[in-house]
Amino acid sequence: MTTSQTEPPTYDALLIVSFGGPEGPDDVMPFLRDVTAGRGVPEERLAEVAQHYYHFGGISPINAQNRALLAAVRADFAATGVNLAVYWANRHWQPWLADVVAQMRDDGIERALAFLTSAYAGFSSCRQYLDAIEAARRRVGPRAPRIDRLRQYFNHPGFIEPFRDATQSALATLPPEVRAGAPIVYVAHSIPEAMNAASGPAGGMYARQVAEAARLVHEALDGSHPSRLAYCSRSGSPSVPWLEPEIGQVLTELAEDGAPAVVVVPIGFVSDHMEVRYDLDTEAAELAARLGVRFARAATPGTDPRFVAMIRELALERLGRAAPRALGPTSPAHDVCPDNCCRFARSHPA
Ligand SMILES: CC1=C(CCC(=O)O)c2cc3nc(cc4[nH]c(cc5[nH]c(cc1n2)c(C)c5CCC(=O)O)c(CCC(=O)O)c4C)C(CCC(=O)O)=C3C
Ligand SMILES: [Fe+2]
Repeated sequence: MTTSQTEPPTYDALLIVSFGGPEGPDDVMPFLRDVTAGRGVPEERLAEVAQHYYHFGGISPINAQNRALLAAVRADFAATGVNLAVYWANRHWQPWLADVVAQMRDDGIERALAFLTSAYAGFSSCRQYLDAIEAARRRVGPRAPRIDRLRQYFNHPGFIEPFRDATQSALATLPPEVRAGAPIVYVAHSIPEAMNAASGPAGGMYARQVAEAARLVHEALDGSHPSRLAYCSRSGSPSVPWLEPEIGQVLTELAEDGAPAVVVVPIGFVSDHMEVRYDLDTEAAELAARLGVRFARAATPGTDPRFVAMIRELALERLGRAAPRALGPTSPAHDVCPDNCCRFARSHPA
C-alpha cells in the first residue's frame, strides 16, 4: 500500500440516501410513476404493486424506517463525538434529494459523505443513486455540496452480524421438532440478468455480493441447515430474463422435498421495505402455509446498534480515522466507482 502525501478530505455532513415510499393512498400512483418513469414497467404490474401498498393503507414502511435510522445515527454521532451533520433524502419521494441538497447548501455544507440504504453494487442499488445525487446537485447549482458515496457494505460485520443473530432468532421461533435441518432461504431483490451482467467493474457483481453475504451469514449457523438463494419482487416484461429462482419456486421445491419449515432471510434489504412486508411476509408466507411449510422470517438490520455503528465506521474510514473492515475473503469494496461501473443502458437518458 502506498502512503499518500495528501490529507484525507474534510467533510461536514453525512447524507443518508434511500429509495422513498408513499405515506398515504394518494401518494401511491405518483410514487409508482416516479419509480418507473421511462422504465417500461407494464401498466398491469403498476396496478398490482399499487394494491400491495393499498393493502397497507397506502403507507410504505420505508420512510418511518429511515426517520428512525436518521435519529439513531444522529444519536450515535453525538455519543461518539463525530462532528458531521446528518441529513436524509430519497431518490423517489419526499424528502427529495434536490430539496435536501439545497438545504445542505443553505446550511453551509461544502462536502458530504453519502450512505446508501443498499449494501450492493448494481444499477438500481448503486449507480442510479449516484446519478440521482449528481442530478440533484446540478439542479441546486454551483454552490451545491460535493457528495462522495460511502462504499458498499455487503461484507461488513455491521451488516452481517445483525443478520446472523436474526437468523438464529428466527430459527428459535420454530418448534424444536422442525428446527434442526430447517432450510435457510436467503432472499434479495431480483434484477434483470442484463443489469446484473453490467454490475461492478467486471460484471456480475450484484449476484456475487448477494451470494457472499448469504454465505457469511450461513457459515455462522450449526451446519445442519441447507442453504438456498432466492430472488423476489421481479417486474418488467415477462420476456426479459431476471435473476432466478424466485422465492415461490424455491418454497415449492423445498415443500416437495419434504421440508417441514423454512427460515427466510431478506439479505437484500437493510430494513423492512414493502418488498419484505408484502412479497415475503404476506405472499411468500401465504404460499408456505398452503404448502404446509412453517415459515419464519429473519429481521432486517433496521436500527440495530451494530448497523448504526457501521455507518459511523464507514464515515471514519473516509476521514482517515478507521481501518476498513470486511468479513471473509472478499476485500472491502472500492470507495469510488470507476466510471464504467454498473452502467446499464437506461442510465444514459437520450
Ligand atoms: C435492486 C433493487 C432494490 C434494492 C436496492 C435499493 O434499496 O435500492 C430495490 C429496492 C426498492 N424497490 C422499491 C420499490 C419499487 N421497485 C420497483 C421496480 C424495480 N426495482 C428494481 C430493483 C431494486 N429495487 C428493479 C430492477 C425494478 C424494475 C424497474 C426499474 O428498472 O427501475 C418498483 C416498480 C414496480 C415494480 O416493478 O415492482 C417499485 C414500486 C423500494 C421501495 C419499497 C417500499 O416502498 O418500502 C425499494 C427499497
Ligand atoms: Fe425496486
